Amino acid sequence: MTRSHLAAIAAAVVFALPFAPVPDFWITQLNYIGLFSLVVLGLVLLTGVGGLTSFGQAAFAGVGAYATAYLTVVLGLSPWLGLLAGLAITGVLALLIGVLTLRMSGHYLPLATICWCLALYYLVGNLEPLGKYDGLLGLPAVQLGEFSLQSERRLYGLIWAVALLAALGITRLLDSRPGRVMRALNAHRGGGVTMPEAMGASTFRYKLVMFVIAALLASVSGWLYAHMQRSVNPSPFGIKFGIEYLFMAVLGGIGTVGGAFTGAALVKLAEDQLKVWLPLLFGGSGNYEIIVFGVVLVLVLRFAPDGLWPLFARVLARWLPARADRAVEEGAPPLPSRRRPERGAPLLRVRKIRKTFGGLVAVDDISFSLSAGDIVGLIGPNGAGKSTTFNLVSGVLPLSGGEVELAQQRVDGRPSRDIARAGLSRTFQHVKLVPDMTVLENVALGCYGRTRCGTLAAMLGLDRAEERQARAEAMRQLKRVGLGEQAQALAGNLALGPQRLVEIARALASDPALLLLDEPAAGLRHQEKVALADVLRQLKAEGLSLLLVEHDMDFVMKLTDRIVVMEFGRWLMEGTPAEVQASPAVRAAYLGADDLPDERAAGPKPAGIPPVDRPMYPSGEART
Ligand SMILES: Nc1ncnc2c1ncn2[C@@H]1O[C@H](COP(=O)(O)OP(=O)(O)OP(=O)(O)O)[C@@H](O)[C@H]1O
Repeated sequence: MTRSHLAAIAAAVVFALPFAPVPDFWITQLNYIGLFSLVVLGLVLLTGVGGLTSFGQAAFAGVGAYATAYLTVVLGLSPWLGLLAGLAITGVLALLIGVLTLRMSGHYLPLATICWCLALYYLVGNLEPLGKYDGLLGLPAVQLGEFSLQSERRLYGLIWAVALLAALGITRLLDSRPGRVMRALNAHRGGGVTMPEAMGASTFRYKLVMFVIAALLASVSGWLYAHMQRSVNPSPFGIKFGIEYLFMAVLGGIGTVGGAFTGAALVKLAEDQLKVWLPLLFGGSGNYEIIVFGVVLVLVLRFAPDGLWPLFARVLARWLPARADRAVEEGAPPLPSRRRPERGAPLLRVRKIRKTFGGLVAVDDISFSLSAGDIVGLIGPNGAGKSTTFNLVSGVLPLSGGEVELAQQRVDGRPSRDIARAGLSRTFQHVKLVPDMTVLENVALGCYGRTRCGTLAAMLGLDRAEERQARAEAMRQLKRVGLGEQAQALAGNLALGPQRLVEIARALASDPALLLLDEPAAGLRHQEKVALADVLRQLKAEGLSLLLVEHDMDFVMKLTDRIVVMEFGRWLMEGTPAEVQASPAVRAAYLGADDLPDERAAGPKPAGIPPVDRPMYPSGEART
């Protein structure tokens, strides 16, 4: 038996249940679990995957509920029109709120979600046409043709069909081109915006998409809830429920689709039992269950921070091993490639670029150029401004001045995603992989700019042909760097050496015209450096253009055609490896003026560079 079989059996049981002689109370409970799961699925995507915490999902459920209540009760229209109106209003509202709040970081976003949840709650509670705090009564039942879903048992099928379809859509989404970007965003899991932007993705757009999807799921839940209750009032859409949804997500497992159902079921069932038992224990009535939930939340966060579903999934994995990541089909047609510039054609021209951080001039009027097929090294002592230069050229940092041309097109001032799409790909000094994605998925992120599939197509499963191409390309690049065997390993489980190679494979997967490698040999063991040098020599032989920052001079000298040397943010010299090696000025920059036998020794010693008692080009030297 496979996991798909198990899921199919579970779905069959779910849909067979209302036809079995089970008590109505069970059906009611399961309806609530399905409704809550829908909202929590949105939080799995938004908070668990994207790292964007929202306390305000209950308010979106309220929008869906009130929209249909108003249209059906006041205007006498069909509940299906109510659903469309609810989705439209929620979509527009989520877009507006998202544009205003999603650029906020840290604690500001959760605070903003609390604010708009409270604002919506008090708004509907004070609007006369929406019945103020009494709400609206007498909603009609949803009709499916002639069939009226008037009882909870009849509505059950619709609630669970929607919940399971949503779960399928989110599962597919997470395993797709847009899903990989979404999974790369979560700062709490080692992600962020810099890497996906450098792969060509608009991270703000994806944050907005996640926010809108989560809001729409909550809105559908509100619509179903309203037609199950046949009435609406503000209380189920206030901040208390907003917090409770988040509690369900955290308890169940905030990053997993299974966690949404686990959390919703546990909280709903526990709440009902606690409401019966706690008053008997303590005497009198009161919301004692809230106290218990608070304690449970603290314990879960302390002892099972990933929630309960991953614990269950681990047990399940022993019994039913997880399927291997989808097989990579060798025969998939290749992704479109970019036209390579002619060898020797101007590829990169950097003119007087400048970057200041407050009073510090980190990069001071640096100019150099690189032609197609060149391997250029950028060297200089620690703090010389090499990584900042890389970040300026690749658009990761905005320039304070100067110009950058890529393939004779001005790219300065453009975001890194545009520069990536124009043909520049890069690796990072501090490796930026998504640790809980497989190596293959990480490399497939590099194919982002060469593929087209959008969020809806991914949720509907219409991206499979393109996905096969992207995976085949990722596998091709992994084999190119000698990591084909590691394709299914989790990236976070690799040592630093292979991780750096995965970054190179990811950069190559974008089919770059120019590859920027930021300290690719840093922290590598000798054997790993040898493997890396082999890969880079092979890329050089294939005619790829490379710009390389590296501290291991032996490595740089053997590989590059030309070297640009920086010191204190300034251009010091440019020349062949032999010229650079012979330069007294470079020697001075590395060793300090005290050690310099030429005229520079007479001048003031540059502050900030301590004398280094080591050979100028220490072979095998590496920094982390
Ligand atoms: N975001 C920042 N804010 C303020 N100062 C910065 C920032 N980034 C870099 N700097 C400063 O700019 C200077 C150049 O840093 P950069 O990292 O580019 O040097 P580098 O040559 O790459 O050094 P290393 O070889 O140590 O990586 C340093 O003095 C550094 O402290």
